[in-house]
Amino acid sequence: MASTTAAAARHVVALPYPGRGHINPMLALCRLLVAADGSLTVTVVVTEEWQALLASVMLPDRVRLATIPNVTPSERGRGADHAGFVEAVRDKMGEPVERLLDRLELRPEAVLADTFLTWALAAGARRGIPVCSLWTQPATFFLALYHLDLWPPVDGRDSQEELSIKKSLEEYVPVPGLTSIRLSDLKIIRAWERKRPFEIAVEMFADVRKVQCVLFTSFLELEPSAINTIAESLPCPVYPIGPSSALDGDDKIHEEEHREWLDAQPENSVLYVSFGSYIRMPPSQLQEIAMGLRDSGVSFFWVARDKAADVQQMCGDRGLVVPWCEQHKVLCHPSVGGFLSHCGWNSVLEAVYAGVPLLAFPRTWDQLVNARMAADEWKVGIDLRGQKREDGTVTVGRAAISAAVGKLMDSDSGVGQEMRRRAAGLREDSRCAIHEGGSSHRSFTGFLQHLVEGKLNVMKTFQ
Ligand SMILES: O=c1ccn([C@@H]2O[C@H](COP(=O)(O)OP(=O)(O)O[C@H]3O[C@H](CO)[C@@H](O)[C@H](O)[C@H]3O)[C@@H](O)[C@H]2O)c(=O)[nH]1
Repeated sequence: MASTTAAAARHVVALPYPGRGHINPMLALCRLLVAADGSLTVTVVVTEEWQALLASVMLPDRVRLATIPNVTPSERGRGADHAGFVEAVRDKMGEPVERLLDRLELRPEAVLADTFLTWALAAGARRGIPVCSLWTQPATFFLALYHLDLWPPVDGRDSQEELSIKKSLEEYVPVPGLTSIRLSDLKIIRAWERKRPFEIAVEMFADVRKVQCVLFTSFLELEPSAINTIAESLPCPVYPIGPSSALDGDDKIHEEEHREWLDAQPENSVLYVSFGSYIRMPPSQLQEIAMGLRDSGVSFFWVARDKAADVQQMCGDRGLVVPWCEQHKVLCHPSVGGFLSHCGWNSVLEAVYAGVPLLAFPRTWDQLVNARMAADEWKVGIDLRGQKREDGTVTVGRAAISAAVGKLMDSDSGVGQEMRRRAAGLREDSRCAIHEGGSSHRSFTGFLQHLVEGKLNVMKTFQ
């Protein structure tokens, strides 16, 4: 993005939610900001644990980490008690962050806060600092949550009601601007009603009406209907600036073992497998996936985190199983032709940027919506959810997995060819969006102007 130089030293504080899927896009935004504005320094506030986890990440000089104590449960094992983690972020992070804000030498002119940090708006307002929000999930899911009031009930109790609910679950969600989302995609969230994550979502969307602007990691061409509807509905500007994890000119995979293994595979022949940074697959499901991959005969590159040794043992030597990799670079390697994914939004955007079709295995929250869009709207994937029994909890069996892998990776079949053609189209759209003159580039420039010209104000309700 274009570089502008302003006279005075300027400072912004970034507050990412403490999870990989949120920190990565916040760091990407910080990189963009300092590259575009030579006078700007960004302080990114993370826990001490996250400072250590980010030790190997290269950051520009003017993006600096500042720490608060480890007030949330450890990132290792976060998936074991997600609700407890969400609650700790809600209740324990605000105070140490506020103390840190008071200690900063250079007063920040704005705070960029993850939308999930419900205490950030009041923290900024108490100090007269404007707050901008970063939403790291799809605009479509944002729009669905913004209109929680329009969702019909879907968790009935008596059998008569359940019958009509089952029938209606495949109906579209009645929120203007949503195109392909069915009630079944949001059922899991409805089921959390009166539970903490749902209450926090309600709080979050009350606050989002009061921030200075909302940045999205999506791009206009990917979700035009949702983004345009949000822009018309919110009282503040909306800036879709993604995809933001572009490779910064360095697309070399640094881990030698990974690079050499991928280099030795034929073009489009490898299925990349990853279920994100913390979600746990039940052992029985892992076993079925491993057997399904083995039976498919397709080569795979599987990121299995702390289960890497077990998984490697389960599925033999047809694939490479590793604890972690440089995902966005691996996806862009020519030998990768498909992605078996839980459909976290960063993974979906990285697949879109790489032009790789998805085998969607959504587990929770926005992932069901993301899988729906990939399979039904953009038609760049197969949704494995269709293989589950109706209660949604039953393990997807090896035969279904093997058949879906075969279908996705068969580039000679009509289905495989069409998905690849569409994925290539989205790849082009995503690259055009971030190049000079593209929709995300223009949007980012607009945000920067908003920042540089000091157009940010603190909400009157908090003054
Ligand atoms: O070996 C790996 C595996 C993952 N990643 C990166 O880790 C991030 C993972 O993010 P995502 O795909 O979004 O998955 P989660 O970590 O599960 O993300 C959480 O946060 C997302 C953004 O808010 C939500 O969309 C998800 O539902 C939620 O689970 C991506 O940037 C990946 O490139 C790596 O770099 N190396």
